[in-house]
Amino acid sequence: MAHSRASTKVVVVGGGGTIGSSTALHLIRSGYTPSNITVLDVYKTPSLQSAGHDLNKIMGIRLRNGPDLQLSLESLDMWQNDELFKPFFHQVGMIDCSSSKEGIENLRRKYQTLLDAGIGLEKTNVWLESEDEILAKAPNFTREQVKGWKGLFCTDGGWLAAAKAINAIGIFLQDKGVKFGFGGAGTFQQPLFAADGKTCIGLETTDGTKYFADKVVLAAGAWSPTLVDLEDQCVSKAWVFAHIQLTPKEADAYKNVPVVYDGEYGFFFEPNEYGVIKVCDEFPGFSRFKLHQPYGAASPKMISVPRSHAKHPTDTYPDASEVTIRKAIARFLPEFKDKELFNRTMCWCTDTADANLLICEHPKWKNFILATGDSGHSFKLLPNIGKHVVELLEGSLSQEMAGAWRWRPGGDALRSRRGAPAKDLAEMPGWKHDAHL
Ligand SMILES: Cc1cc2nc3c(=O)[nH]c(=O)nc-3n(C[C@H](O)[C@H](O)[C@H](O)COP(=O)(O)OP(=O)(O)OC[C@H]3O[C@@H](n4cnc5c(N)ncnc54)[C@H](O)[C@@H]3O)c2cc1C
Repeated sequence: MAHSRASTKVVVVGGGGTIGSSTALHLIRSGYTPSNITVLDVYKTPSLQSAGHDLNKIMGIRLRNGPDLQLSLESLDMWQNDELFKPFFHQVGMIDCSSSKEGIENLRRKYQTLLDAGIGLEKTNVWLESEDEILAKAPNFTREQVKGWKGLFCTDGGWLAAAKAINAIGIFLQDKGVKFGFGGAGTFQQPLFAADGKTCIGLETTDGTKYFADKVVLAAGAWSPTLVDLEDQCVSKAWVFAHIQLTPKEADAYKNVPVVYDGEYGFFFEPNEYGVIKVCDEFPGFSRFKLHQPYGAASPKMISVPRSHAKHPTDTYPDASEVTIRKAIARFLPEFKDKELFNRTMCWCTDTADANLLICEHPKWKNFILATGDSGHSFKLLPNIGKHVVELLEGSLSQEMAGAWRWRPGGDALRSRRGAPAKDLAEMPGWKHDAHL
C-alpha cells in the first residue's frame, strides 16, 4: 500500500447498511484512523432502506462453496463470541424442512454435504426423519401440521436482531469519531477522477458535496447497479414480508421456538419482545425494470431499480404476495391465520448470476471498490464481511475469495440460482404506488 493504514482515507458509500457498516467497523478494527473514514448513506445508520433494516434475519451455515462456508463459520463465531454482536444472536435453532419429494431430496443432499465437509457439522445438524423428531424440536406444531415433513435441525442456527445489530455498529463508529454524511450529503452521485481519468480520487454526492479519498467503497446493496454500470452482473429484486401481532399470552407460547424454513412456503421467527411475528414467503423475487443510466453507461439501459419503502411508505405489495404470505401463515401458524397483517414491506437485494458476492476493484477505475452482489443471503455476514473488504483494499484477500467475487459480466442474474426468473412488479396486480413519486 502506498499509504499506511493510519493515513489512508476511505469513503464507504452505503455505510448505513449491512456490508458498508461492516466495512467501516473493520477499517477501525484494523487500525485505520477514524477521522480518515467517512460513512455516507441516504439515511442515518441503520439506514431505513437497508435490506438489513429489519426485525430479524436467519442465521445458518451456507455450504455452497469454500468462501460461503468460510464466511458462515467466521460469522457464526463472531455472532456467538464478539461482544459487539453477541447480544443480537438468538440461537434458538433452525428447522429447514420440506414435505415435497424434491424438497426432501434437496435437504438430504444438503445434509450429506454437511457430513462430507468433515469439520464436525454433524454435531450441530440433526436429520429429522419422523414426525416425532420434528415435534420434539418444535412442540408448537400439531402432528397434523408436520405430516410428511422431513429435514434438518441446526442447533447453530437461529435469528439475528438485524436493525439493532447495524445500529450497534453505527454507535461504535460514532463513538470512535468516524465522519458521517446523510441525506443529500450522503447520497452518491458520481465518482471523481484524477487527470488520468482512471484513478478514483473521491466522489460527489447529490447535494454537490465532494469527498476526496484514497479508496472509495461502494456498498450500496440493491442500488449499486443503478449508481454505476455493473454491466448486468447484478439484478436488484424485492422480497416481501408482513407481521402479525400476538397477545402476551400467545407470544409466551411461541417464545424460543426455532426459526422454521420451508422452501415451498417461506419462514417465520419467534415473536419479538412486543409479541410481533414476522412471516416471509419464498419466491424468486420481483424486479422493477425501467430505462436508467448508471454512471459509466454510454446510454440509458433497462435496469431493475429499487423503490424504497422508506421513501414511499404508502406503497403496497402485490396481491399475489398477500396470498402467499397468508398461505405461509396458514401452514406454520394456523391458529393466527385470521390475524391482521401489518407493516407489509418490500425489501431489496441484488442478485449475481452465481449468487457469489461482487467484491472487487472496478476493472477500469483504480481505487474504486465494489462491495455488493449480496444475492439475498448476506445479512448473516454483518460481523465479518467487512474484514474481507479491508483485505481487498490492502491486496491481501485470499485467492479463493478474490476468484469467487471477481468482476464477471455474463450469466443470468435475473434468474440467478433461483427456481425461476423474477417477475416484474409492473406485471403484478395490486402493487399500488404513486408513479409520480
Ligand atoms: C425479505 C428478506 C429476507 C432476508 N432474509 C435474510 C436472512 O434470513 N439471512 C440473511 O443472511 N440475509 C437475508 N436477507 C438478505 C440480506 O438482508 C442482504 O443480503 C443484505 O442485507 C444486503 O446487504 P448490503 O449491504 O449489500 O445492502 P443494504 O444493507 O441494503 O445496504 C445498502 C445501503 O446503501 C445505501 N444506499 C443506496 N443508495 C445510496 C446512495 N446513492 N448513496 C449512498 N448510500 C446509498 C442504502 O441506504 C443502504 O443503507 C434477506 C433479504 C430480504 C429482502
